[in-house]
Amino acid sequence: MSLQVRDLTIEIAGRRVVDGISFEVAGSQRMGLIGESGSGKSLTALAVLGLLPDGATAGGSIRWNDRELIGLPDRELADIRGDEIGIVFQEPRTALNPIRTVGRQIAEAVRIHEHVSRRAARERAVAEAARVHLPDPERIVDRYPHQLSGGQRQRVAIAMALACRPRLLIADEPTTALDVTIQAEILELLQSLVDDDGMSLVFITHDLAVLSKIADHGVVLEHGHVVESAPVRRLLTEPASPVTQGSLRDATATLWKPEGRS
Ligand SMILES: Nc1ncnc2c1ncn2[C@@H]1O[C@H](COP(=O)(O)OP(=O)(O)OP(=O)(O)O)[C@@H](O)[C@H]1O
Repeated sequence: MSLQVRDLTIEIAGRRVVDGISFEVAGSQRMGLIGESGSGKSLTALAVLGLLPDGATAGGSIRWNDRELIGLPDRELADIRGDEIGIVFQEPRTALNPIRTVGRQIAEAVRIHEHVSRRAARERAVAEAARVHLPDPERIVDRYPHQLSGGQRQRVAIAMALACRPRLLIADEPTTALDVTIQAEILELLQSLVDDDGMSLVFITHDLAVLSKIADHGVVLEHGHVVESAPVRRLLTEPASPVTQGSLRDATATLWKPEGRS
């Protein structure tokens, strides 16, 4: 699998908010997109999924396994979403439907893409709930999102995104809304799922400490531009751009010490 983003531009209401972003994600690579609020991280992810807001237009090229995604009809993009490329958003509460059981939501992509029966879908939901270490999977699939904790809801969102075994997972600040301890658990879970499956990852964050736990390469964005692209190790030890230097200062201000630094 490979994702190649070349000179991506995104305009909203005549304003260019993403201005010539390029990066590549190879098979099994864990890539991080890092930058301050408003730097264009989320819109870049949404462009890959063909989910830009109304009124936004994308230019340049996004190639997924040598297929151009910009301009692809929504039907074809919908086939790719959830099946080949999965997504997890920041706030599981808004990503989940409050009036559907979590089991139905976990199995939804399976039902759409693999056309399985209702019964098989339920069994699959239980298996997927177990895979993300939700407690008591047989019973939790019959519960509703509000009956779960925030961390459990994010596990449901991850199970939904991975149910069809996509080759690429895009995770947009998936731990930002969670407590620090839960954040660490979710990062660990994501890491083990990505490793087990050999899937590739695009992980979006504004936090270099978080990035260093999950990604091996980082692309740093500022005002819709790439200002630095380097192995995460190098971002931690020799940050070249002022943005990366600032992120490192912010991250270390929270008592976090990057590995490999004294
Ligand atoms: N629906 C929208 N309508 C108008 N402008 C938008 C819309 N979505 C994003 N923008 C603008 O595009 C720019 C990039 O937004 P984007 O959400 O990609 O940034 P981000 O780096 O993901 O920030 P955050 O970390 O806050 O989510 C910002 O200036 C933002 O205000």
